[in-house]
Amino acid sequence: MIEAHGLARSFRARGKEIAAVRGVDLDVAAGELVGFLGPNGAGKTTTLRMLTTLLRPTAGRAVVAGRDLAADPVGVRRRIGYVAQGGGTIPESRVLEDLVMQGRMHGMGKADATAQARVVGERLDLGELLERPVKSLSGGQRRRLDIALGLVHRPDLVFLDEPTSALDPRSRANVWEHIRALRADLGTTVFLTTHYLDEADALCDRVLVIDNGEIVATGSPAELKAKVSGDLVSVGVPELALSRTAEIAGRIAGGDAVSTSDNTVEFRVPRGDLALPELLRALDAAGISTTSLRVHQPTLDDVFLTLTGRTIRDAEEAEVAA
Ligand SMILES: Nc1ncnc2c1ncn2[C@@H]1O[C@H](COP(=O)(O)OP(=O)(O)OP(=O)(O)O)[C@@H](O)[C@H]1O
Repeated sequence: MIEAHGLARSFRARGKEIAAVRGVDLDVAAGELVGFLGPNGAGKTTTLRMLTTLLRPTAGRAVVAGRDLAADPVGVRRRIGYVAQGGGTIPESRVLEDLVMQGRMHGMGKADATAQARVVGERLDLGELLERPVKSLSGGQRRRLDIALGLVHRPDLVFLDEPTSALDPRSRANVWEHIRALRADLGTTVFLTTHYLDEADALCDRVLVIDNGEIVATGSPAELKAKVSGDLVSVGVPELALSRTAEIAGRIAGGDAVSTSDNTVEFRVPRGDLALPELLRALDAAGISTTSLRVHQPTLDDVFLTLTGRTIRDAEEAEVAA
């Protein structure tokens, strides 16, 4: 459904060349739900805008929904849905009106556009809201309308740019349900961007991790997490005992990557459940009492950390500071 090779885009801003996307290869099969995960500024939106014909690549080529991006951009546009960040609805119009207009813009006849607007409205739980002005919708309802707008013309492939950004947890879970149903019921291929680790984890069959304009890892969430070996143990101790605890952690069988911060020592072990008794015995023998103890299995953030040396949050803070 998507096949891209060496897709790249740079911008000139304030006399400087910014390489936003540096040679991305993509291969998305029909019916897949794929997430493009990376911190703010990683190049997700720029890639999406290239794949949806809104931005010309500086280099590379792609076939999207069976059409060549460069040779037949109109063909691509006809076959895809694109739900941009922030959405494209007109606040003054009504929900149904907006959906019908979207269908008409894709060349659908009035009767077909109206019927299809009702179908996608129902599908996205907007059935009761079809006559409501768009501006009266809640954040979650608005995002569902955005997604519905991307579906009116029955695309086989839909691009969602940060579909749940700025939503509360309940609305996010609800939008996830709808995205899952899209794929399960209609077989729609979904390619979404996110900087939420839990979203990529919970929703996507496959995740492409992007950093600094390059794909640094690809796989199912489970495959990616399996690349980070071992569990992470965090043990809270009084400040005076930090260095002694770090020393003990380094002596635990298989203990590795010991770090200390804010009254906490963290380290990796092959199996957290097996390491804990040994750790507690050693701390007890040294007369150190723990204030907290936690074992966690690798998350996608650990994957990002292993691959890039920083967490997604750190990467985003660095982007804001730049
Ligand atoms: N029109 C533009 N002119 C100059 N620089 C741009 C332009 N669009 C994007 N960039 C830069 O390219 C890089 C990638 O931006 P992009 O929006 O693709 O990232 P992103 O991963 O989608 O981030 P976000 O999650 O914040 O949307 C950033 O450094 C951004 O500042």
